[in-house]
Amino acid sequence: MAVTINTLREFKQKGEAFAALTSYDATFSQVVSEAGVHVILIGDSLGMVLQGHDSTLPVTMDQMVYHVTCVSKGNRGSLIMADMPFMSYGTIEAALENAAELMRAGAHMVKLEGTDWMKDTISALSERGVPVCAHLGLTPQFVNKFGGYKVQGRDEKAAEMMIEHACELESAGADLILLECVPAPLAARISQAVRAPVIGIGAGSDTDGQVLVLHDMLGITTGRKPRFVKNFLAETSSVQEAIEAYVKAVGERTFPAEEHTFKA
Ligand SMILES: Nc1nc(=O)c2c([nH]1)NC[C@@H]1CN(c3ccc(C(=O)N[C@@H](CCC(=O)O)C(=O)O)cc3)CN21
Ligand SMILES: CC(C)C(=O)C(=O)O
Ligand SMILES: [Mg+2]
Repeated sequence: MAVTINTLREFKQKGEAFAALTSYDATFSQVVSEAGVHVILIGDSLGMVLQGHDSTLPVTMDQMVYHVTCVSKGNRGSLIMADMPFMSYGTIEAALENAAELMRAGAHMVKLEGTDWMKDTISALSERGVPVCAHLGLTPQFVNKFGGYKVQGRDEKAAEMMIEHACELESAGADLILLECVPAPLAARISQAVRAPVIGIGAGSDTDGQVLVLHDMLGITTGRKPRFVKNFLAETSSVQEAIEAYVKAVGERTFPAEEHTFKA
């Protein structure tokens, strides 16, 4: 049975954790979906992982559409979520046009990075049939504003703001929330505050789902390895087994462990 946003809502209601992974091509997407991963993310991380850039900013809409098309061919029932690349949702008009392109290429939903300024954009997409994931916390498209890839929501004021933004974006129509690199207690509070399923990366084990970059969980991160990364291939003997081990560990909430988590 194909995974839909309803499936993810049921997971949240039951208190069961679901697994997401990035994938950028047809072969990995087939392996990932056959291993039981619920959500495949065509992340703009492909700008770093596939293209070798030092940020996600150079990624274009044409490139995202190409990778969504590839992933769509290999998919065997996972929910396909596509990142909207840097400045492709700078205006509502641009967001509608560009989201439509990603949906035509095979995406089931889109992900946007930002806070309360995205409310109207999310409403416009949602009202026209495009499910949206709102990405909060460390939003890599803001690396130049953040001055690096830094944990977000560490002080109480920033934490309160993030909770407020998550609630506002849910009210605007967001069907999922993604939290990247936030202290685990804050991610837990946000997961309880919203009805929408919350996916975490570097956000502790109390979110409704987890996501990682595929290459990272296969142990081929180049450069500095973020704290939240675990190499699942190290304990298994094939890519398939590694991905199955990841799905199992997320389901049992043994991943992420303390060592992968940012404290308050
Ligand atoms: N391979 C890969 N994996 C990712 O998870 C990823 C990408 N690429 N590219 C896009 C963004 C960039 N990401 C990053 C990159 C670095 C850190 C990092 O070094 N974090 C520090 C935290 C520093 C602090 O304490 O503030 C860490 O120790 O993990 C985190 C997320 C996540 N995304
Ligand atoms: C790290 C995840 C959440 C992402 O946005 C990406 O892969 O681009
Ligand atoms: Mg991304």
